[in-house]
Amino acid sequence: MEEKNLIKSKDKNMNIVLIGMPTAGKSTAGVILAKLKGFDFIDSDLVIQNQEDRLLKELIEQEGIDGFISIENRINASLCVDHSIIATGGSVVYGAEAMVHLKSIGTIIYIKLSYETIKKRLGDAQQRGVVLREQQTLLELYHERCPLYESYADIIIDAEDLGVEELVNKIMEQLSSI
Ligand SMILES: Nc1ncnc2c1ncn2[C@@H]1O[C@H](COP(=O)(O)OP(=O)(O)OP(=O)(O)O)[C@@H](O)[C@H]1O
Ligand SMILES: O=C(O)C1=C[C@@H](O)[C@@H](O)[C@H](O)C1
Ligand SMILES: [Mg+2]
Repeated sequence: MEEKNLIKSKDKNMNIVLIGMPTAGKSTAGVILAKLKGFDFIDSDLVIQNQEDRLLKELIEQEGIDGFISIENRINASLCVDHSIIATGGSVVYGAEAMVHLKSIGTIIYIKLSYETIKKRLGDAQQRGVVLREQQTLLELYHERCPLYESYADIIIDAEDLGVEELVNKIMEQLSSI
């Protein structure tokens, strides 16, 4: 799979923003990265739950997909943090304001996995609260999102066949080269 590292300066390095499909490992790897770098760890999903005082699943059920995306966009667009690893939710890339903001406060790393691996890890997407429209298949969702993740990424990490520690090491390697 293609990898990319387009960062030209270290100026944006005050936060690291992890994006990618649900189950890509953003939260799992993010917390380990935070320990290794001495950064704070922020999980956007938990910030959303906290600010809205509802579970993600309830938010999606009650507000609908567009309502959830709009809440997710607003909350991510107002994140005010420094020296943090930010694990985003998989649907964050539908929020243009959120992505412009996250890009302005950090280096965006896309954790890329094949459709097959995501499908295997995910199990029942609906049950996990994935933003999947009626009649839309997981494969369609994957193809809809991949170009968005790629377009916002400063660094793309091919995470196929990597365990969590290997993924974290690969991210650390890429970060040390920018
Ligand atoms: N490198 C990996 N190898 C195998 N399993 C993994 C790996 N990374 C994460 N997992 C498993 O995949 C599941 C989802 O991981 P995680 O919650 O970190 O994903 P996420 O990217 O944060 O997803 P979401 O967008 O839903 O928040 C967990 O059960 C985790 O143990
Ligand atoms: O990828 C998705 O559609 C989602 C992933 C989760 O992290 C949550 O942000 C929410 O459940 C939607
Ligand atoms: Mg997560």
